[in-house]
Amino acid sequence: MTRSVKTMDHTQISSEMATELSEKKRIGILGGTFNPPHIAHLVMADQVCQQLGLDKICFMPTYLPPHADEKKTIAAHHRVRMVEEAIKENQMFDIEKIEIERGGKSYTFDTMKQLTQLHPDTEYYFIIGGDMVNDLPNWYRIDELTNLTQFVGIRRPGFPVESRYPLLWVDVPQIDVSSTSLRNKISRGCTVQYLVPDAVMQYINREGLYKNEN
Ligand SMILES: Nc1ncnc2c1ncn2[C@@H]1O[C@H](COP(=O)(O)OP(=O)(O)OP(=O)(O)O)[C@@H](O)[C@H]1O
Ligand SMILES: O=C(O)c1ccc[n+]([C@@H]2O[C@H](COP(=O)([O-])O)[C@@H](O)[C@H]2O)c1
Repeated sequence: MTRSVKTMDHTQISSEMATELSEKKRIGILGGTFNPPHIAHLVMADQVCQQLGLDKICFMPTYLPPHADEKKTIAAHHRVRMVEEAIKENQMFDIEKIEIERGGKSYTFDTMKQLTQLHPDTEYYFIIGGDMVNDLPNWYRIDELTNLTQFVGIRRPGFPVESRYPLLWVDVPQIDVSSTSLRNKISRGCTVQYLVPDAVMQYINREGLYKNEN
């Protein structure tokens, strides 16, 4: 059965592509450091899931972010626990721990190669914020990666919506929250209530995370 997939005002998947896709499981992957996970992650995952009619969204924490030199992160087990807390109330959300289990630098090409080999019945949609799109040319084996997964771009305030790579752009209410801003707030003793799910805030408080940064 041909499925009509309307993604946003001006992007539409062709009916041939939709037919082919509808025969496979369709899973969105939201890769991230999740240091910590916040409401913008949840909103973008939910919107992409609903707008593209995906079967589920897997939140995929990195073990070591590929640009680790530039990005200090707390231990992976804390980030995994926070993601689990953040997604626990949504049945369409799941966690993919393949990068945590593999260890080392979490290059997306390695991950998607592994996932597509393990699950040939699945079509993957790799979700990225608009802030990452400009950086795609620097990703490890990016040309091959675009053959393994369909990238989905999310508009983010202040970032362009163009790329030389094939992206599906999805309109999501823009939420100007980042993990960096939350870490800064917590280290200054400011509240992050409503910016992260309650369960994540409780975990951060219980474990005393981000208090001594900067
Ligand atoms: N407010 C946002 N709007 C749109 N996309 C976002 C937003 N916050 C994060 N993303 C996207 O979510 C994915 C995972 O992000 P990540 O875990 O690095 O969070 P972050 O808030 O960007 O973190 P940091 O501030 O530490 O860089 C990335 O593709 C990122 O671009
Ligand atoms: O593979 C790469 O070269 C690459 C470079 C930058 C980012 N990524 C992936 O993009 C996702 C978001 O990264 P980050 O650093 O914003 O958390 C995460 O899954 C990273 O592994 C991947």
